Amino acid sequence: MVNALTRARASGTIIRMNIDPRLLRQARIAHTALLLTVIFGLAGGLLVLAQASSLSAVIARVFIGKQSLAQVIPLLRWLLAVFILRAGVVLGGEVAANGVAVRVKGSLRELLLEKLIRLGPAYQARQESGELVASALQGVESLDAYFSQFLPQLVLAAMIPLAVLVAVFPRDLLSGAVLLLTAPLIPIFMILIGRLSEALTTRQFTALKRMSAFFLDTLQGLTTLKALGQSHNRAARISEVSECYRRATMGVLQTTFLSALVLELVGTLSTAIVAVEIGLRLMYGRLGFEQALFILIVAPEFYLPLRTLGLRFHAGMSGVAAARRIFEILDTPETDARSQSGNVYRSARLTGSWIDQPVCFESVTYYYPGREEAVLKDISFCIQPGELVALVGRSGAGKSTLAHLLLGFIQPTGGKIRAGHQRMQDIPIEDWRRQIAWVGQQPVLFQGSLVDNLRIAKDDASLEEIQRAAEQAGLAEVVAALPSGWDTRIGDGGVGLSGGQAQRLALARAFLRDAPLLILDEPTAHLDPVQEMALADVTRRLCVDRTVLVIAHRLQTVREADNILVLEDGHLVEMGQHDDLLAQGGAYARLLRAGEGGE
Ligand SMILES: Nc1ncnc2c1ncn2[C@@H]1O[C@H](COP(=O)(O)OP(=O)(O)OP(=O)(O)O)[C@@H](O)[C@H]1O
Repeated sequence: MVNALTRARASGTIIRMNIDPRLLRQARIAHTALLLTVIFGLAGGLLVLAQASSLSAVIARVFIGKQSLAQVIPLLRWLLAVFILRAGVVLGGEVAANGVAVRVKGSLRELLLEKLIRLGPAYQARQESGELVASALQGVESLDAYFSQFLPQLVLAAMIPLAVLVAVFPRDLLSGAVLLLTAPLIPIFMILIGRLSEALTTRQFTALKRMSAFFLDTLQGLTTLKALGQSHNRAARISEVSECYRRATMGVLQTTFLSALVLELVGTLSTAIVAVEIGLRLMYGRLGFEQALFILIVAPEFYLPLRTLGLRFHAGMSGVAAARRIFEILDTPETDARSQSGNVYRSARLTGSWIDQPVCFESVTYYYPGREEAVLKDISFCIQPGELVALVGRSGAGKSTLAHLLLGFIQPTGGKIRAGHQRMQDIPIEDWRRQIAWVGQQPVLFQGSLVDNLRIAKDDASLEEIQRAAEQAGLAEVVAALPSGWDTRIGDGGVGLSGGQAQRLALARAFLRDAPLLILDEPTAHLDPVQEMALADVTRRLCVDRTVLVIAHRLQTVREADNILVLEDGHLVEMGQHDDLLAQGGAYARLLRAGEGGE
């Protein structure tokens, strides 16, 4: 009874240490494969007994009963069938467990990606990209061992020893008691070593994340590092972080080997105790040969799953360490992100309606998480349908933050954004964004063909629509000059585009999207005067018949604006047209004089 309690307590501790309930909940999505893993585990336990019983029967009949080969042939056939079946069951169990691993990894990756998309650019800006990539790729991958090795072994470690005990007790009470007494030794050692390895595995995963973040940073900033002559310093830092990861990995390997040694020792000693106890009683004729042989054969099988569980415990550990970070991301409150469902208005009522109304900011305030000062303070203005509104201000005044609020990447901390009488937060975010085209300062090129890169703006666009958008943006002549035309691969691993060409691609995306509200961050760098004028022309055409909010860097754009919003330190300090604001001689005039925001 005491032992049963000890065992229960010991396994309870293991459960707390290595069986994350949220990970188990994930496994439920692959419930058929999980059920199959358990069934195969159970069948494995029964086959171990069948194998031991037929093997001991064959040996006892041949050596003690002096039976001929012909007499034991049926038993040998049965033994062969059991061998084959056992191999099949082991294979089936592994296939099923791998099925669980593949499903869970796929689902976790999807969940992570959806969550990161919902958390939006504001969250990602606060995280290290390399660390997020490491958690989403290596982190999820390290769960493979958890689901394909540790969990199935846990099932086997529960099923096989139990089946062995059930078979041994009726045959020999003393041997059953010895097995029951020695069984907890392995889990106890596992827990002791597991405590040590938990800290080491967490340290290893942290080192891996740091190394990934560092590598990604280095790759992204290679041009800057080269230009500043910092590549040698960086190489030294890379070897430092790699060394840190190596040390952490060696630490984990050391404990793995140590625990393998201890578990082997405990398993072998326990088997030896059973063997000695059986041997002595066999010698004194207190136990039958077949019975003794059966127990001797099943004794190692009794400890084997527990020993293997001890070894796979480490594989499970890395999974748990990675899962902690994955669930931390999944549990991040979506204070900034907009819910994609549960909105009070149906999409059908909204399509095309809200955008015909003025879009108004009413006393909008915004604080970035963790920052004490608001970046936008009590901002109120309206954009009338068809208006070109220019947003100007010094660097850091809050222009991009305001554009991100309008795009729904972040939510106002105070105040409201309205479209007519509807609050933005009541409009499904997908519907809201469907009416918006966004052209940023640094167009993003995705890996793929040119045509794929344009279709991002409209998945079902026909080639004619794409061609028309490209002509409007002045991209058609760039495409015509490329040997593979629209099929030219760009982005990672493909050809690059110049700053001006990439900008045209971004404008072509906006033409293709054909949304009524355009949010535009004017490019400032990398363009020669001719390119700049050509792009300004394209941009002007894009603005026709659209409502436009432009983060303006060119004086010409600001002059043409129906309304200019001047941001200073998060406050909307002035609002009006160019001539009036200039005449006022306030913040706008100072900005123009300083050559920022207007030129
Ligand atoms: N993700 C963020 N987390 C915390 N603070 C941020 C974040 N993004 C921007 N900020 C801060 O908010 C302030 C306003 O930034 P914002 O990017 O909106 O300015 P901006 O006017 O667009 O500047 P620029 O013209 O240089 O792009 C800055 O002080 C900036 O440091």
